[in-house]
Amino acid sequence: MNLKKIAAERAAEYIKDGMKVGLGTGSTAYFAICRLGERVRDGLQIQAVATSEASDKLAREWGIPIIPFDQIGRLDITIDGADEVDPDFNLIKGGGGALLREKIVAANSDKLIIVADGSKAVQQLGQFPLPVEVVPFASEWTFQALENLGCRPKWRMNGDERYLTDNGNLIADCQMEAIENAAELNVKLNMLPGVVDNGLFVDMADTVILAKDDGSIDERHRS
Ligand SMILES: O=C[C@H](O)[C@H](O)[C@H](O)COP(=O)(O)O
Repeated sequence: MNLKKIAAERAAEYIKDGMKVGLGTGSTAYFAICRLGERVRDGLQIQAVATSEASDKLAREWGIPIIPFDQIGRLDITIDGADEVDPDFNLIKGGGGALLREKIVAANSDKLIIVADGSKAVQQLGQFPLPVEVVPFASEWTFQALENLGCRPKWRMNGDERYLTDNGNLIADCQMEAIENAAELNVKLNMLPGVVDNGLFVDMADTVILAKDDGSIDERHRS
């Protein structure tokens, strides 16, 4: 039983003819894109933007019409994965390095649907290292500023090289352990010069679809 596929395919049912759709990134969003691709082959009419080069490529392979972000206008729904989801619908995202485009696309969407297997549900965010996207200029200075904030950063690596995002930036993964106040930390991090954005998504998710171990779906809507 593939729990990611179950959650992602449930979310794909929300997409209707004529909608403008944001396509997330990662191993769960992958299944949503494939399901939408099947439906496009069966005649579903949508326009989409992707949150990463990988999702852009996958969507194009399925024949999903991809429109440049600055031309598509407001999106109806974005379907994306998450690394952690708390009971207040706050998220950690960016395990796949796509957090910046994901946050921009989510901010431009009427509805953000998060899909995941049940293991992503946590009582408190922070066990998963929080990704922070950092510009290469003065990166050691920014790294030090993250250390001074108590974030315990570690550069993400790609073999011997530092990992680079689709935007040409670095990722510092911050081992926070327990994030007491996600809203406050989100602002503090984004106020540091050199930080482009971070993987905390606060008050952004509208619906969370979790597939549980027995294959049943736990679907929650933020009021
Ligand atoms: O940068 C990647 C994204 O935020 C992903 O949506 C997130 O890491 C979850 O990925 P997955 O569905 O592969 O666990």
